Amino acid sequence: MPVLEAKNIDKFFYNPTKTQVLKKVSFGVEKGEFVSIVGKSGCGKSTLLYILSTMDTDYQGEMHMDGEMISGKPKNYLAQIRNAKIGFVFQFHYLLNEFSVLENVLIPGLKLGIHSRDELEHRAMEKLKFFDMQDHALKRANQLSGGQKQRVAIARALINDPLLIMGDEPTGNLDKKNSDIVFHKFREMAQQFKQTMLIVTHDPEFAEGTDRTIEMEDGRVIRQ
Ligand SMILES: Nc1ncnc2c1ncn2[C@@H]1O[C@H](COP(=O)(O)OP(=O)(O)OP(=O)(O)O)[C@@H](O)[C@H]1O
Repeated sequence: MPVLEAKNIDKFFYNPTKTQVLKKVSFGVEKGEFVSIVGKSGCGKSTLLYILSTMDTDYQGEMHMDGEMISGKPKNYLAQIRNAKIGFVFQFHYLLNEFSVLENVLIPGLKLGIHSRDELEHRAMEKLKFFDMQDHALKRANQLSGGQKQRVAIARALINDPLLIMGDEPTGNLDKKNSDIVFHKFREMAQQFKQTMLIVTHDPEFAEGTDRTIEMEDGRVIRQ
């Protein structure tokens, strides 16, 4: 059973004229797969990710997550699914500078409200250790370098042990050295934890290192 399945997704934008930006997009992501999505600028990658992440509900077609049909479900229910099942990594880290590194990693866990603070602190420290950031736990987020911030952002995405990690250009704002470090951590997550991941990237080396690449062109999947 796929972790995520998209069936015939169509998406239209209406400004200024009606334009179809996703055309019958269908694919699945199996448990433990590390999948990249590539394609030229404007082909619809971010639009697709926004739908797959349950944030955009204005589309036609069907989306299944963890065996459950989630298209047409109410927004508050989708928000619960998102918090419990998806970890997000963006091009920009969106850490809260006024909080410590540890607190930043804890926040999605506290929001979900399933585990105690002690348990979450323990988990957060384990995640930070995986990213070699444990010695920075009590620093404020704005005291870190760009590469360090992105590693903390990925640790934060893992705090609730998500079914699926989704990323939009997670190495897009990093130099080559930091981009390589982050990529190797993604590979380790795939190998050591069998973490299921779906990552939009412009970086051909990143895409090459994933298990499978979905290529898009003009709103369609042309290879998967
Ligand atoms: N809110 C919107 N209203 C109208 N058109 C939009 C809107 N958002 C995106 N588009 C259009 O939809 C198409 C797909 O955009 P999208 O951002 O998904 O592409 P992308 O492949 O992620 O591009 P990039 O690689 O540059 O991030 C583009 O033609 C874009 O101009």
